Amino acid sequence: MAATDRVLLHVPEPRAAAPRTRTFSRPRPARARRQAEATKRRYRESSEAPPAKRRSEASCLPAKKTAGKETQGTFQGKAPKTFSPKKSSAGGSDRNQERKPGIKTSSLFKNNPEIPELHRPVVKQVQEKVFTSDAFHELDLHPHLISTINSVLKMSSMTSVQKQSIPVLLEGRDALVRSQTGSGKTLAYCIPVVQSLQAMESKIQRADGPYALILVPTRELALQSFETVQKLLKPFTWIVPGVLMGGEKRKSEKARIRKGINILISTPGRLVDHIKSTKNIHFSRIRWLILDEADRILDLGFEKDITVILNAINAECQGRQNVLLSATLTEGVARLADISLHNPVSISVPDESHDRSDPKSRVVLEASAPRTGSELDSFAIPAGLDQHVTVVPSKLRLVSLAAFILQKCKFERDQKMVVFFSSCELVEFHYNLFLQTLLGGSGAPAQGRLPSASTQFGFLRLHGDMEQEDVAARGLDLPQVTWIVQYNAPASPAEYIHRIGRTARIGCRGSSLLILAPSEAEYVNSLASHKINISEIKMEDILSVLTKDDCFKRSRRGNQKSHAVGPQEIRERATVLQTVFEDYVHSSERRVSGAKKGAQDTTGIKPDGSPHLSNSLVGEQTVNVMDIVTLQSFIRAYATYPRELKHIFHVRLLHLGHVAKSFGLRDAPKNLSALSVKKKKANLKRPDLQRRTQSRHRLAEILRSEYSSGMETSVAKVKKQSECAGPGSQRPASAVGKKQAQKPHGGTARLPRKYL
Ligand SMILES: Nc1ncnc2c1ncn2[C@@H]1O[C@H](COP(=O)(O)OP(=O)(O)OP(=O)(O)O)[C@@H](O)[C@H]1O
Repeated sequence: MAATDRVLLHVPEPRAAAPRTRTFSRPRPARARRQAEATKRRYRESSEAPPAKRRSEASCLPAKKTAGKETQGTFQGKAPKTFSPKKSSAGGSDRNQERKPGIKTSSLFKNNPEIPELHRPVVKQVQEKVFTSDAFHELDLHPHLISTINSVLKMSSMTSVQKQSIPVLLEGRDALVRSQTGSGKTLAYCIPVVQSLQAMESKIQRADGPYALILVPTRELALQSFETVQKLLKPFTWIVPGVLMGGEKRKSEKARIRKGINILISTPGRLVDHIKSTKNIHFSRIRWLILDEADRILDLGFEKDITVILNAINAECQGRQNVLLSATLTEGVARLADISLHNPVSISVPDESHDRSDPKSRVVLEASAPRTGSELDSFAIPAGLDQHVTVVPSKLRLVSLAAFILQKCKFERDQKMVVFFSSCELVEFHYNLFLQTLLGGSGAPAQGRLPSASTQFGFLRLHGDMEQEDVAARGLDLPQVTWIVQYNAPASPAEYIHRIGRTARIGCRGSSLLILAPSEAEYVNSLASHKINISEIKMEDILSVLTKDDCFKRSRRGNQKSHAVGPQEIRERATVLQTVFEDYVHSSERRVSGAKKGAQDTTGIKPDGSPHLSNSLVGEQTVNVMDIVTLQSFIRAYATYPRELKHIFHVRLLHLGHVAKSFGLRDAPKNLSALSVKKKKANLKRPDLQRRTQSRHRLAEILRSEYSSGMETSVAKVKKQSECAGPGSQRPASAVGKKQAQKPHGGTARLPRKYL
């Protein structure tokens, strides 16, 4: 990311292991039912109710009609009796609004469930010291390797995990390495691998095939590790690194395997693909097997693939060194360690918070022993990471997120933020919405846009539907990110740790914010049970930033002046911001021709599988069908929380009308259930996401390393090889590595310049 303030909107990894629920028809778990009933009771007790029509919605909580009591526990000030939200500015072309000129943003601050007090137990977090004062040159490494680390990687002192791991691995032991995110685990294994392979008596030949196999969960991590290995191998040009990660045609990958790769970095799925179909892949010379980010490998559902790979390697070779690295030590990781490691040394950076006085506690090297439940469940969090949570009613989520982004990126300096959402559609929706409303988009001012929209900061987006562009995420080392926002809660504590681990890396400071709905507040206790400490930021403190900019001031007719102060003023301004969002979502400029056809369309999907970018009935409004698809994707993702979290995250606890509001919809869509879930097949790709040539160059870069290492150095040859990749090179690895976010290219995250 650039030096200017930036917000990266990002979709996390799929919840591969999460069981899917049968959304609305599934009987409620007892606990979910109890909570739903409690919520119902709250509605009954607070003399408030959603509009009558909402009561008939199949998927939302029924609520009884009561009279004007302001949300409790939110704003302490007296509620304004007659706040009439800003009149919609939706233009004359809006059919419905022509008919009904007085469309208003219904109150954001009424009918909300109470925000519960967070009774979070204060827990002592596990904390690790990142750096040591020991230098790499103190290790018994080849002098050229040391000078490469110093001059190419520009690193001199070791991190704790490197100091503990490198000597153990150089001794030839298997190891289980657990250390917090961003602590330098990649080098902890890459250095010993390179040191041992360059020192082999009979010099490695390219045609020998793999001596080291490094398995990583994602393409982007594969690329990152590849880049690190490639740099370390600079003085040892006879050793050839290579990466398999999908995105490239299998045929061209096969060709590269046939040529010979000595250090092979791969995602598990792709390697299994080759084991099953490529005759030329042999493991007889394997000396090293590395399983990096083992927790993520399991989270992403690769356990079976790992078994296939282990069986294939075991069939050909026995005497090798195995290393398993993970930021979190879960039961799954312990199980994987059991089947992949032989008599391993267990390395973990000690908990600084426990006993600072005992120098022995600085090093934890132990023979593998059964671990206690609490050991397995507690995770180390970087010491410089401040974690926060805010509880926000569904209706206020969108304005709260926007206010938080504005607070950090518009009114504070040097902030870089990553916002995690639960689906690609959500990323696209918020990216477009914020780009057009908060930044003003392009072209002349229009409705649904803030009068003084800011251009002081920018948005990038990253998600899996972005072909040829990076699917950042797990494992990504985005430099100097200061804030991580989780707009949708993660499905596991390990996922939580990996998300917040994109900040406060390698000893830096950083902060995180988790946004929860009132019904999700118990999640804080769930995190606390894993020794994750989190402090509360009140929603009103987030929204209060809106008083800093008069563009959020409610405009009044004539000379009428606003006397609103304090909480009331904040409410008014939040309503103005929500109106801007709703105007944008409902605006005529987002419509495409064929509106009538779209309005009658019940599937939203064209025969070719792409969605109708047309309108659909939502209450009495007409909106782009994609917004409903987005809402639907949110609900689909919500239904995939694992069973153990269902009592907190259950679709039956969602109030659809309120959730719709957080998508800028004025009402819950009537035809939501009719919109087919076939959306999965929908081709959401847009021309600006299809930069195929970039990936061709990316492949050329990989080939350049692989083919120029020792044996083939001519550029012409590199080009030729690149061409040989043929059509495959047009659909190659879409992921790029850590550097990707360092360089902004317009509003979209793209491949780094060096790959172009
Ligand atoms: N000894 C060192 N000195 C300075 N920087 C280092 C050192 N070791 C690693 N780094 C840098 O720290 C960052 C994080 O390293 P790395 O990605 O290996 O962490 P990690 O522990 O694997 O994190 P995660 O578990 O989140 O993937 C990288 O930018 C890396 O270049």
